[in-house]
Amino acid sequence: MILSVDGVEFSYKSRKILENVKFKVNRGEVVSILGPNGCGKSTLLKCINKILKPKRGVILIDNYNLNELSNLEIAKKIGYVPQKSDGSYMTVFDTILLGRKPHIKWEVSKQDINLVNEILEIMDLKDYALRYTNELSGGELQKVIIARAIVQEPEVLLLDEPTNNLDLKNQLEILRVIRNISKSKNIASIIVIHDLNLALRYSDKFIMLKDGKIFAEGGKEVINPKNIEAVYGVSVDVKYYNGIPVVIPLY
Ligand SMILES: Nc1ncnc2c1ncn2[C@@H]1O[C@H](COP(=O)(O)OP(=O)(O)OP(=O)(O)O)[C@@H](O)[C@H]1O
Repeated sequence: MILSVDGVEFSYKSRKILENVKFKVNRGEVVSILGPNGCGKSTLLKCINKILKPKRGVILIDNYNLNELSNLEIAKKIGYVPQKSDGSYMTVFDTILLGRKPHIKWEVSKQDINLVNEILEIMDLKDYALRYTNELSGGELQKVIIARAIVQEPEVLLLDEPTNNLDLKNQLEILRVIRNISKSKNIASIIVIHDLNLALRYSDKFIMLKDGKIFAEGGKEVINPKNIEAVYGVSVDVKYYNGIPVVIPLY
């Protein structure tokens, strides 16, 4: 087990957002966090990344209490792709290289450069290496930010709606890259995602949040019409196509 979230409660001022959230994630697992707008998914990722501090509960990363880790130690263990990012007057190459910062002691090593070149190749970003990130489209920038989190070589990768801004091909490719990297490097990936069909295709486990509480948790079986109706208020059918479950809204 690489991540344990136990009894987490979080409030913005007096408004309770997360209540008794509890789950565990193993190395190499891809977990989707699902639930309607405003139910607390991004807040939960921010608590796991120590951007926000829960009022109650314990979060363990690799058996270390998050509260006892320094920012540098957290940066070595956790990669985070926020919901929105801005470009800057920095090239794609340098932006991705920044992901190596927690690991760089004195100067950039050959291995750091190799890792950046490798991810540029994997994510089909080679032609963009010398472009400035403030001159990229939303989808291109999103890919760069994901690449930066991957070269960080974290043990836990937190992704907040990583397929936002991406076209169909890039949605599939990015999730495939995230899944492959999770498996080959034994990284736990936790993805907040709205598209249930993409989640079903690329995740091992699912956590459904409703009103800041875990409503259901488990394998593909939790993405069923009864749970979807209860969480999203939408009637759906779930059919199998080539062995893959597909959620079909009924109106
Ligand atoms: N900084 C903040 N101050 C006060 N309330 C906030 C703040 N950030 C978020 N909230 C509120 O907390 C609740 C949960 O927000 P959160 O962003 O975690 O939801 P979410 O499930 O990620 O939503 P979405 O799917 O729309 O991205 C929402 O009602 C939101 O309005």
